[in-house]
Amino acid sequence: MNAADKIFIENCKEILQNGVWDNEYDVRPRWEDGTPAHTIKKFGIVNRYNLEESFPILTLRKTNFKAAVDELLWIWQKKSNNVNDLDSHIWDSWADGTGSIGKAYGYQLGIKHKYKEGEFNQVDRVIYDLKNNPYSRRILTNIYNFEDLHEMHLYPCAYSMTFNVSGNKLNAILNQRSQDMLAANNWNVVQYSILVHMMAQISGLEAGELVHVIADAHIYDRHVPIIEELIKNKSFDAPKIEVDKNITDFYDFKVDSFKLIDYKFNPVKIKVPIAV
Ligand SMILES: Nc1nc(=O)c2c([nH]1)NC[C@@H]1CN(c3ccc(C(=O)N[C@@H](CCC(=O)O)C(=O)O)cc3)CN21
Ligand SMILES: O=c1ccn([C@H]2C[C@H](O)[C@@H](COP(=O)(O)O)O2)c(=O)[nH]1
Repeated sequence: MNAADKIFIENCKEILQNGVWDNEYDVRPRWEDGTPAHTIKKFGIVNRYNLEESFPILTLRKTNFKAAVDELLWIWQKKSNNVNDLDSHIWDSWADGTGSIGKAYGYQLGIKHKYKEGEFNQVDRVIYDLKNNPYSRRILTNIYNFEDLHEMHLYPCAYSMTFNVSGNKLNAILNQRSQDMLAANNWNVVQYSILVHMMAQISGLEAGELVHVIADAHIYDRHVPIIEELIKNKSFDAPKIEVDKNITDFYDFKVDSFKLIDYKFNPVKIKVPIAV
């Protein structure tokens, strides 16, 4: 079985078998009909994806690769916080009348900070260090900015990336405080794997390992029956990822710069309700 499916199935089984329900608590998220969206969770999951071996996209069901990459570029490249700059509608429920999601995600990555070498936003500082100072142990981003939390329509979930170079390999840790396993686990893994491939290519490095640290890994009550069926599905071999090798500037990558070769998946049509 391919590595991504295996990890996903193991995580879900662990949550369903040994997890803890929050039914006794007055939780924040709601279903569309106003019912509280309760979860069963496991605290503290660490998954390792070897990007040299395979591209970690689920085959148990299709992950919308293009929409996931589009959202990643929206945050990391456009540094936008406006849903009008996004091709999909996944953020519409958190946007105000102007399309803004508040001072979250892309907005935080775009803020400039002072350094000895001048002013950089968080993304450009990572790029600068990978090129000029690759053995630094200080190459990281963090968008969990307490000062601005009250102006974010949703607090950042995947909030920090630590980049680290070993030999000619670029490894990374994605820190995530909260994970909706069905809607966004593989979505987030695919996005940050692509980010490692992007950063590696523009720095003359090879993509190594993505370590995904999840604090609260949960399955929403209405997702439990969907997950129970999903993890019984057949798994296919992982596809290959092809990145346009001509790109040397981080800001030149487009959604179409990445191609999945031989992406096979179960053609199940699942309607995933999203808790808001
Ligand atoms: N409860 C919740 N779960 C999330 O995953 C989530 C939030 N809220 N709030 C902010 C963002 C928005 N994200 C989302 C929202 C919707 C989908 C979604 O509709 N997924 C569909 C496929 C979408 C597509 O094909 O384009 C799915 O089947 O998983 C995914 C991620 C991730 N985040
Ligand atoms: O990239 C993302 C963004 C959001 N999520 C999920 C995780 C939670 O289910 C909700 C956020 O609710 P909180 O109460 O603020 O934790 O969104 C995700 O998995 N990945």
